Amino acid sequence: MASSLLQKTLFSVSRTATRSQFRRSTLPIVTYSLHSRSRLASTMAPKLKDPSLFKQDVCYVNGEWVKAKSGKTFEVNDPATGKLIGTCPEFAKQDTERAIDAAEVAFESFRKTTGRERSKLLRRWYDLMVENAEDLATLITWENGKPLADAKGEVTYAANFFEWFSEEAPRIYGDTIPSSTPGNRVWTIKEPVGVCALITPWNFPAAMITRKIGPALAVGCTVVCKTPGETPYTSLALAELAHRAGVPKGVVNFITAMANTPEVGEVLTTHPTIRKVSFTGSTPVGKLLMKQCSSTLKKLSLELGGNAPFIVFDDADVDLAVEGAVSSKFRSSGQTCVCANRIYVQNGIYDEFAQKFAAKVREFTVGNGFDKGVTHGPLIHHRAIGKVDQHVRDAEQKGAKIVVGGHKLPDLGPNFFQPTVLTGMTADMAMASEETFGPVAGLFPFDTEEEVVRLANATLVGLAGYFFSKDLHRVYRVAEHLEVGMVGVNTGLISDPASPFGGVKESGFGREGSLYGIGEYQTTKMVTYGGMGLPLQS
Ligand SMILES: NC(=O)c1ccc[n+]([C@@H]2O[C@H](COP(=O)([O-])OP(=O)(O)OC[C@H]3O[C@@H](n4cnc5c(N)ncnc54)[C@H](O)[C@@H]3O)[C@@H](O)[C@H]2O)c1
Ligand SMILES: O=CCCC(=O)O
Repeated sequence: MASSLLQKTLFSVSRTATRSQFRRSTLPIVTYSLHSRSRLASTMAPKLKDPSLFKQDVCYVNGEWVKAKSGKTFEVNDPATGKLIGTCPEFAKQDTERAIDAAEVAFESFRKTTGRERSKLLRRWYDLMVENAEDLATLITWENGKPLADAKGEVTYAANFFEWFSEEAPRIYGDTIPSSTPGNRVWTIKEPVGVCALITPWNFPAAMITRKIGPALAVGCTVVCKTPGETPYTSLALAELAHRAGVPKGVVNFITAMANTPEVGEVLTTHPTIRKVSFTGSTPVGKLLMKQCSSTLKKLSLELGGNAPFIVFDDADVDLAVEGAVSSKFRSSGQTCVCANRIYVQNGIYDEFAQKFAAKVREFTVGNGFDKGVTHGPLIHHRAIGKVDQHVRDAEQKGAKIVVGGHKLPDLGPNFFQPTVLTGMTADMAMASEETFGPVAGLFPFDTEEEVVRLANATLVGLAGYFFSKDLHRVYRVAEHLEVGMVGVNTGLISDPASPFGGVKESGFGREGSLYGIGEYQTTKMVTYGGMGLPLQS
């Protein structure tokens, strides 16, 4: 899908939000400093067109639906209503080993398939995701809380990783290398690394999984995917679609755990059969997994937390910068790793930017993601609410001004927080150095380019960074000086299956998506063929 179309589907809600203020102003509204919907009929369980996509109490191992050996399960709750969605198997060590064994057996034959065969499998899986997009989106909204339009955007984004890597699968080339020794011939073979463990977070219940499985399968790896306890049902629906697509048994295995997560994680990171671990999640967990992987020296990709600077220079197009900040900061209610976390605005346009930005945020409507007109759903759980509230209180106490929002929305449910705008932010506030992962935008004033680049880089992490400027020299300079893995210039939207996604510093290493995503699942074997003699004499 062309990137502009992709971005439209990914971020449709923010755009609708800015267009439909008048229409929404006629809806029943509980008035805060912005719109919030009262509890509506959406507390009823949603219906799927194909109910067989909702898999309860089972995981997908070796092509079969299985329970945990212990029979234990854990509960999954709707973050918007707090109601029980269902239960899922609490996998433990033995269950996990069984999945690894299945992937090991499957690897022996799957590695020998052609790129074209693997391409067709991924393409069939992609087609099934597109056919079942509505149900997948329903599951995402139900267990993650994001508004349905955002969930549909995520399904498109997620499916596009399968499309992209289905196109890469038949085009995996090695190299021929001119040798330093006369008579030697040297070439490389790209081989699948082996059985991979994939561990993903709840904020993109579909896309974080397909971004890993796509390249893994494209090159001939088999996988055990440990999905997040908060959002397991989307992944289990993906497993069902893999089954229907004809993915051979054992090639993809989906396992779930909540209380046993550390136990399962330890098996996945220490088992000698696992040759690669790809993890997306927080930096502390990433560090733990890396330590555990060291015992067997696994190949690793770590996509970890961010603290994205978003810089608006005096010479920027202010309206464009406001639009970019809204979509970067408030996508998934601020719960994405590439969300703007520190918004730096140069003093010459600070007031204008703050006023226009706050006006856009006041247009949001908070509520249950299934309700019409809702632009922003709940956060994932009470811990997320606690962190957001603590960051706002900390900033307020240290002198920031709350311009929009600033408070929990208990009338909607325990996991709702008002989209919030703070001005007068300073470097001593928690938001300057910690990822908020919630719907709070703090505006930091600055004077010079040198100062803001220093501030932007004054963090241990480096995932995404954004800036707005019309000065081409500055564009090159600042893009080259930001210590991040991804830069958005004059845009707040950078995610695209065709672009390499990943960070530097404590945001991890490795790249997902794009041509570079393929290499993460391969090893390069070098072959030297000696004694070839000298070239033909004429
Ligand atoms: N860089 C990226 O691409 C990216 C993408 C999404 C989220 N994130 C980051 O993830 C964080 C939010 O997600 P989260 O709260 O779910 O993170 P988290 O690290 O708590 O959890 C992520 C996943 O790891 C699992 N996990 C937790 N402890 C584990 C252990 N000991 N062994 C094995 N697995 C374990 C969880 O069950 C979940 O599946 C944020 O910091 C965000 O920036 C990064
Ligand atoms: O949250 C992290 C991933 C978000 C994205 O892929 O744009």
